[in-house]
Amino acid sequence: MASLSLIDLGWNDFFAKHFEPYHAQGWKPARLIRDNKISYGALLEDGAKGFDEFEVILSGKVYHDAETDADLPAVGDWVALEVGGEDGDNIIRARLPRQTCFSRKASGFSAEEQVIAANVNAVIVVTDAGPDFSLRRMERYFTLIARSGAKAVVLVNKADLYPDSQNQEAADSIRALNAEADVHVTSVKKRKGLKVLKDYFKRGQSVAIIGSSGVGKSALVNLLLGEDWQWVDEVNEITGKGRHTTTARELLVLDKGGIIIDNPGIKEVQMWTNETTLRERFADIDELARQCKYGDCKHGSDAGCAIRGAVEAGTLDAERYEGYLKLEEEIAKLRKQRKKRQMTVERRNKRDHKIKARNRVDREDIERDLKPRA
Ligand SMILES: Nc1nc2c(ncn2[C@@H]2O[C@H](COP(=O)(O)OP(=O)(O)OP(=O)(O)O)[C@@H](O)[C@H]2O)c(=O)[nH]1
Ligand SMILES: [Zn+2]
Repeated sequence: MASLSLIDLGWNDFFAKHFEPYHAQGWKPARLIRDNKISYGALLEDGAKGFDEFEVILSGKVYHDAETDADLPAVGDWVALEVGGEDGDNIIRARLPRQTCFSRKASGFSAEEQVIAANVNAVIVVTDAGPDFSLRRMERYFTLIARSGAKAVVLVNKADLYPDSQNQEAADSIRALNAEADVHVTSVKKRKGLKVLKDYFKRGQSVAIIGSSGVGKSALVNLLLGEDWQWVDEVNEITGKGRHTTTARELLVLDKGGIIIDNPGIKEVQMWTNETTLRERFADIDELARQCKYGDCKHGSDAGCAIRGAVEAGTLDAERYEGYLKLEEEIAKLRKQRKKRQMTVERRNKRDHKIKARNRVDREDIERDLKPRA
């Protein structure tokens, strides 16, 4: 990594300008590449070695100044770091303003925003012209991306499986949804149509890749990373400034330029979008349900069911009615999947944390109030 510079990592005039006041303090710019809840992984300059990953912690001030969770540093953020501060810790003294912010509103009743990744330049949605194709779901993705400020890019992938006309038609209807989006027909498998990716994976440009399971995201990432990719299994080497982490990075700098952001939050987007899209498809029937005679109507043989009434009157399609009855079941299934993923993530975080907490006192302090002793 010796050849990396701040610019390769996404640094630009905007961040430089906002960093100026911190420069005088002797603090260093660093980019967060992993969120371990209690600590973060950050890339920062490491003397002769160029850039390397270090464990960093939040200062009490940054923690307390955050009015909402969304204000807290997230993967992709640039921060001002005090290197080797108190007890030798690397301490985040400030988070620089964000140029873009890819986030979602947390599920449930909370309107709280959950930041998935900061300073993402482009979000690539991978889909296909076959079973994955859904304009409604695409609309959801577009809403998220538009709010983030990142460029929306869609790959209609697996083009090798469908007739050209079908791929083009899918691409055109996606373009019709969003004139701002770049829509490309690709085949990762046959390496077709991928040259366009050069426009997004430029030096210092951060890209997130989202989309349903099985559309080819991993295949694409593997292709971009190339065969001789070496970052992921580094040794657990102890240096004077902090410890290296051993798990996969969530922010990957490509040899050819460009940065892939791939973290658990990004996988969550897909689940969340699926659920929302599913619900949305039946919004009209939800509306009807309010007119059912009984509040706990199961919309089966219940008396005074407005939904069944509509089916009988011919104003509601019987198939959609059945789909609606299965909706809750399907959502429960989605939630179960999500929960499983969440548990994997939590387990990983716990393990990371165990490895990395410097000693028991630190760990107890941090766990008690999520606030480092700085
Ligand atoms: N025919 C065809 N198959 C493809 C193409 N791209 C990917 N695949 C295949 O589709 C399957 C799923 O691809 P993945 O890359 O694992 O899908 P993913 O989006 O990462 O899925 P998750 O990890 O579950 O989110 C694999 O067998 C790929 O080889 C393509 O362009 N054409
Ligand atoms: Zn009913």
